Amino acid sequence: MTKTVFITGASSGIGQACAELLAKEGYNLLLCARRLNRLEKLKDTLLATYPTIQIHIFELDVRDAEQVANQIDGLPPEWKKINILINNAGLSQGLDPIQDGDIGDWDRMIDTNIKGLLYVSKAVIPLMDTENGAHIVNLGSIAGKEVYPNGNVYCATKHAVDALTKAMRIDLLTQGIKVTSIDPGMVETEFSEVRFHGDREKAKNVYSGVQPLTGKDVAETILFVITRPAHVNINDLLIMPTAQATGTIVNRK
Ligand SMILES: NC(=O)C1=CN([C@@H]2O[C@H](COP(=O)(O)OP(=O)(O)OC[C@H]3O[C@@H](n4cnc5c(N)ncnc54)[C@H](OP(=O)(O)O)[C@@H]3O)[C@@H](O)[C@H]2O)C=CC1
Ligand SMILES: CC(=O)[C@H](N)C(=O)O
Repeated sequence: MTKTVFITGASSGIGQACAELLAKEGYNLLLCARRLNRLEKLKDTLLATYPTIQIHIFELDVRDAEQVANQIDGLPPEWKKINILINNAGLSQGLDPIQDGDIGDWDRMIDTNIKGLLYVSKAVIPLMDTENGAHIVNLGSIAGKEVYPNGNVYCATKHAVDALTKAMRIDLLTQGIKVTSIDPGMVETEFSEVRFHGDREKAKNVYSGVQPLTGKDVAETILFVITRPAHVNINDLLIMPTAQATGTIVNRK
């Protein structure tokens, strides 16, 4: 049976890398993000390479509770059986001491990383194919395990994801839905560009002198997690570049 994976935030970085790898592995893909043009290109490229899989894309802002409920409720019937949900959409905005933080940045992080994950999960859980294997993978972070200077609100949102992952595992236990948290350290994606509001130079500096993880490294880890036998669940997996010891201690050459 071909399994269906729903990936939020598939237009870039880790989400896009998951779509690319899981397409190669023969999964059917349900992909969403705000930038539909990017998803259209991704869909065309993947179908040209893997013509036997099915891909359905749609525009979604996970912060909008009504839109999330309507879009997922309105999915074509053949897309209403989901095996794997990858709650990946997320962002960091700003890197300032809390007393200098921007309220708009705080709202965007809390609304996307916590509330968005909740809205999507609530809409998707009733559609999960518990008879053939159902699994929720939440993108946490090293920032959900420790707090680093100026990381304040981003770290708080990822600590919340950590708590929600544990809570989901308890609440969904009797339905047999696996729940996993993937917690990466430094991954070179558009993450830092978004954090620094489009300042590419500043974003590039985050990775100077170090070999960060790639989206593909994280996608391969997710593939490992979702292909364990039915009786095995990886609860929590922290993945860092070899050159990174903690959120901020990095061996730069
Ligand atoms: N890169 C890193 O170092 C780390 C990243 N993470 C986490 O991994 C996840 C993916 O980030 P990463 O790939 O690095 O970053 P990117 O910025 O490259 O990708 C983020 C994705 O999230 C989507 N997204 C953001 N806001 C929304 C929204 N409101 N509604 C729908 N989709 C949204 C974006 O799509 P669009 O803009 O088109 O909507 C994009 O596809 C995040 O949860 C992040 O916190 C965790 C640890 C480390
Ligand atoms: C510290 C990290 O590795 C992570 N990318 C983050 O910025 O939180």
